[in-house]
Amino acid sequence: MSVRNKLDISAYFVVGPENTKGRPVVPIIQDAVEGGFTCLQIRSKTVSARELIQLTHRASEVIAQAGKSDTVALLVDDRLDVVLAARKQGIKVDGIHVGQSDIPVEVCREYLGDDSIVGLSARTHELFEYIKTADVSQIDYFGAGPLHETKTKPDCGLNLDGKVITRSFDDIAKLAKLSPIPVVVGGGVKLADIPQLAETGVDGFFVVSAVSEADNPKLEAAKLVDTWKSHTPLKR
Ligand SMILES: Cc1ncc(COP(=O)(O)OP(=O)(O)O)c(N)n1
Ligand SMILES: Cc1ncsc1CCOP(=O)(O)O
Ligand SMILES: [Mg+2]
Repeated sequence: MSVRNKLDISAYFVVGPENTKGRPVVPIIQDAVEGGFTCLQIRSKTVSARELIQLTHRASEVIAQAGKSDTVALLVDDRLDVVLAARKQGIKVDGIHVGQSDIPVEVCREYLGDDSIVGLSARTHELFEYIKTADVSQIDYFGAGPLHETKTKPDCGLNLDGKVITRSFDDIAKLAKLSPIPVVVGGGVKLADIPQLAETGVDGFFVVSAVSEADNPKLEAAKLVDTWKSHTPLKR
């Protein structure tokens, strides 16, 4: 059975070499996986395709060594070419995450096949109407946010008027109700946000810096995951 069929986006770590304060990224990925994160996305806007393939390879090995290849999904941000090249080399990559101006989801689905996960960032403009009416036939989940402005991705939540729109917990609860597919929320999410975020009924949280910039990434990862679990008893 592919990971797509049991996709768990409850604790979703997004990371690339530019997010780790100069530290090697693979040990931090290992910390997140051992800390209980259920989904991993390799995202870099700076490294080459070859480096992304290599990092994806190392991440798949970390997941395999933890015995979690059947449960922890490995995705790549933006780069359909990287996913295809990695697979060609025999690397287990479970899917892709794309945004509104990236490769269309239909193309991702066509090239990656039905066993793959395709995630899509929800639009900022008229988000609620969009979430309610968008064609979700090719995708597995929506990424939405930001909860807070974030220096990791300053353009997250940028509206047509050039201003960043952040989402309240009430907005997120509304999104969770309206969406026909699972929703994962990120953008400035820190440990202190997790209890209220979990109570919105959304399917998961995603973070970069809360783990990648932590002094002790493994401890922080475990705290995030445990706090989420303790506030979502029905979904455990
Ligand atoms: C889980 C998740 N949600 C949203 C995003 C943002 O994707 P995108 O809008 O394509 O922006 P970039 O990440 O490519 O800058 C994400 N990566 N992951
Ligand atoms: C990749 C991404 N997509 C939307 S916000 C974001 C970055 C979130 O980073 P952080 O958790 O450090 O605020
Ligand atoms: Mg993108």
